[in-house]
Amino acid sequence: MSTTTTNESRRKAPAGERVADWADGRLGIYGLAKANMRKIFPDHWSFMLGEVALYSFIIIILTGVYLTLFFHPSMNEVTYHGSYEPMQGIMMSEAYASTLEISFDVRGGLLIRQIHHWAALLFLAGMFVHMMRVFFTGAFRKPREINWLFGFLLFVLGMFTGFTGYSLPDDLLSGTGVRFTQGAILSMPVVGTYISMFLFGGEFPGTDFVARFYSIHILLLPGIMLGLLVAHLILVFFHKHTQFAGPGRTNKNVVGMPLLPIYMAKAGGFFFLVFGMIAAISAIAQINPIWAIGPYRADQVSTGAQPDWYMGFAEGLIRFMPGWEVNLWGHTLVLGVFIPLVLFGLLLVIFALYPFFEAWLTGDKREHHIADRPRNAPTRTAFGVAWVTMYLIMLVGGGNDLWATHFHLSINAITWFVRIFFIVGPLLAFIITKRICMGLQRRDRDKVLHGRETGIIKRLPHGEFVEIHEPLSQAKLHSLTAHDQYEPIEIGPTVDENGVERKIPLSQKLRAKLSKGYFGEGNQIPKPTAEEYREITSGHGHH
Ligand code: HEM
Ligand code: HEM
Repeated sequence: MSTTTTNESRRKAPAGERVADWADGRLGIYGLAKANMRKIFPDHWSFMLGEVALYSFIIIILTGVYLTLFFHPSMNEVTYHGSYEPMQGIMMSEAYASTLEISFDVRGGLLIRQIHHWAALLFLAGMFVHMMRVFFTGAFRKPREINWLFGFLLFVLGMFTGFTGYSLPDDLLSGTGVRFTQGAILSMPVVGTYISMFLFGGEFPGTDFVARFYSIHILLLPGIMLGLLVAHLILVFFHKHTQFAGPGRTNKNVVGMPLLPIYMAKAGGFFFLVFGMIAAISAIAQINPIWAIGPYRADQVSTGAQPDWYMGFAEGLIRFMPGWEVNLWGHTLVLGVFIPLVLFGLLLVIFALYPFFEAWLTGDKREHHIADRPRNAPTRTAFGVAWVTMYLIMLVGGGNDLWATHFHLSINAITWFVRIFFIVGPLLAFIITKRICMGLQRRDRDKVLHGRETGIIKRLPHGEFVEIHEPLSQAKLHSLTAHDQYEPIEIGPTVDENGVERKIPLSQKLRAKLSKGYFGEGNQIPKPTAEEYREITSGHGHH
């Protein structure tokens, strides 16, 4: 009897529900969907930057698959007989010839190649800006440190995926880039020659590297990245997204809109916007015209050789370094290349480990789900701007020849500029940023205590002119004062109660010093207290 009822009710259910029931019986999707589909996400324009990275990555994969259908990852020598006339009869690798074919003979090939390349540039730019957003808002603090590291790995892997990708066509520009990388590998003491021989299957360039870079480019690195990305997004879900301070927003809730339907609709639209933008740029702006550069030959170098932007800072490190070499026990150590190689790693590692440094410095074990305004963490913000400045100066160094030819400057002058500003630039950026942040903090304090300047000037009966200040709303007051301010760490007396000298570890002394630099007097403006506010607004201080 009961079976009949169930059958009847099943027959009545709409088709969609029956399909969903069927799937739920096998995958348990109801529970999963119920828990996540109405998940609330906070809104802010800067939370869109991770999405830009996500959508450009999807576009890269889609276009990359199309390219694999026509690209031949082989260094076999062939004679060109395709439709690009100026190259007729020229010897080249199959990789180069097939990229020419994609560009001139495959339907839509050139557009897809250009979309793949432009999307790669945007992907790394999106990641970079997203990373800086996370940094400046302190969204890397507990519990998001691991997700910061996942993200950072994505950034580094993205750089190398891009590098292996633009090396595939085996043109003179990319070949020069591969030669540059081989030089950097060779500069490593002891292991350099072995790694180079292993990577290239013998002497450079050999006949293997395109095929090897190909598996690395289309399988190994994107595979790892896809895994990391899924983990990254699961963690964003799991931790919940950070939100900026505001009324009703606490460290324990999220105020925003549900994933379905609001964010799904937004995300869908935004995906097509990103795709449309990249497609439009790719249809208009030429990128990597390998036919104008020619096939790679180990005895030639193209002029104006530039890597893609995300590799430019590594190039800059090499270009501004003096060509130092030392001879040790009959072995040449090429410091002019080895030091930049170490700096390249160091520059990245310092930034990747910053969240752990800050956690050690503050000793703060609490979870942080309210994003900082950059001004409220002046030393962190200044450090971030200094890091970006160093990165940008390296980029200038990486394009020293282009700066010289485009602006009629001496290449030596640019090299010296880069050498000096590699140190001075970040220092200046640090000082200036910190001052700006403190200035903005002062302004916030002023606004809270004295209200917003309205620009309306009033003349008092005795002739004095005053500007009318308008009190802030309670919501604004809350947003401007919700942030925590740390106290600098004290190491306490250096002698104990018996007058015996206390042994204070060097790391503690350093921590106290750094803590003063971060949170001590003159390094942050004390936010107004409720008493100060009450005292001023209750009478006299209020204009
Ligand atoms: C393939 C590259 C990446 C993709 C597709 C990606 C995607 C996303 C998305 C969609 C979000 C949520 C929205 C947002 O806050 O923008 C997010 C959050 C986050 N991402 Fe990424 N990301 C990538 C790389 C990175 C990098 C390079 C870092 C840092 C080094 C990073 C660190 C974080 C952190 C810490 C969050 C949580 C932020 C918060 O809750 O405020 N991500 N990511
Ligand atoms: C983060 C991921 C990726 C990045 C940053 C990236 C970047 C690049 C770049 C810059 C090029 C040079 C394009 C040119 O010729 O101007 C390239 C080539 C290529 N990529 Fe990718 N790519 C990625 C993932 C993939 C994936 C997943 C596939 C395949 C499934 C793929 C397949 C190819 C192929 C076949 C080429 C050679 C054809 C050509 O140069 O036009 N890529 N890639």
